[in-house]
Amino acid sequence: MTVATAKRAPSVIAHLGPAGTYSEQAAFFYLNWLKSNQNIEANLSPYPTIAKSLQAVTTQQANIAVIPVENSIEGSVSMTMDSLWQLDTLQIKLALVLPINHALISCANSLDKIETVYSHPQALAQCQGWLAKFLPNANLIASNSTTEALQRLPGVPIIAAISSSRAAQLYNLPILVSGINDYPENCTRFWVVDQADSAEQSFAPTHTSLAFSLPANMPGALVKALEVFAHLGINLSRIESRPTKRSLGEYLFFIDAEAGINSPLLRSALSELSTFSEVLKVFGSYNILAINS
Ligand SMILES: O=C(O)C(=O)C[C@]1(C(=O)O)C=C[C@@H](O)C=C1
Repeated sequence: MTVATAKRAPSVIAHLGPAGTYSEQAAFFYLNWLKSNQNIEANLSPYPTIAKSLQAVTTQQANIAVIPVENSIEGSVSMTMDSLWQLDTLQIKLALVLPINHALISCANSLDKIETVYSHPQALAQCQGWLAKFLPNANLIASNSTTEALQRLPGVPIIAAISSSRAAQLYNLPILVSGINDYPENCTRFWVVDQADSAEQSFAPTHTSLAFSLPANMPGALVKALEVFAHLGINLSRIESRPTKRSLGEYLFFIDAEAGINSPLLRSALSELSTFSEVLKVFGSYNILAINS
């Protein structure tokens, strides 16, 4: 007797598109990692914004999203922080760190012909020193991703875009200058997120990300919340504030703690923190993988 086993449908991984973005690169790394570590097949699915790639998971169009969180030069990606706080049902399952090397892509044959430069605001900010020095008069125009404006370049030698050399190759476009980020050790951290009810958890997570609001805007309120971690000897690798959007001067605090959710110390920290916070959200507990590109 043969027993038919149902073949699992490939997982869908949402990421910021169109093709060639750094997010796609990180998502592609994760696709290969899933195949070789868990024998899971997956397909990539591009979305026009980071928020839409997260929504694709909450509406079950995708199983997973790979989203940028923090850059070593420019800091947090605020759209990611805000979306995670608003979309309650997501959890972080892994972090990926990708080296970022920007190139100026253009059909112009010299810098002095360029009038306009397009890119994602994070990429424009990561190259602001270079742009101020070599293209001080250019209009800088923000786009939804580093690759969104690439299809405008052919035949228009007065515009340029900041993107990766991988994207230049993909769109068959010339690189005018490479390595234009202001700091050579530029890298971006991405989170792999899925639905909080998925059974899969990291085996021995090393980091936990959370955010909280405070019950009152008064002296010592934040210190009390942070002291919980200090007293239990838990190191924090990031603390970031974002406006609550309720009133000016009121903040949410985003924290990455260097401890997994399995750790009894972290569990005590979370239960104590809940007494000092108004709303406390734990986004997930995970490991960090470095991508060598
Ligand atoms: O536009 C892209 O290519 C992205 O994947 C987005 C993004 C970001 O939001 O930080 C990712 C990595 C780089 O830091 C620049 C841009």
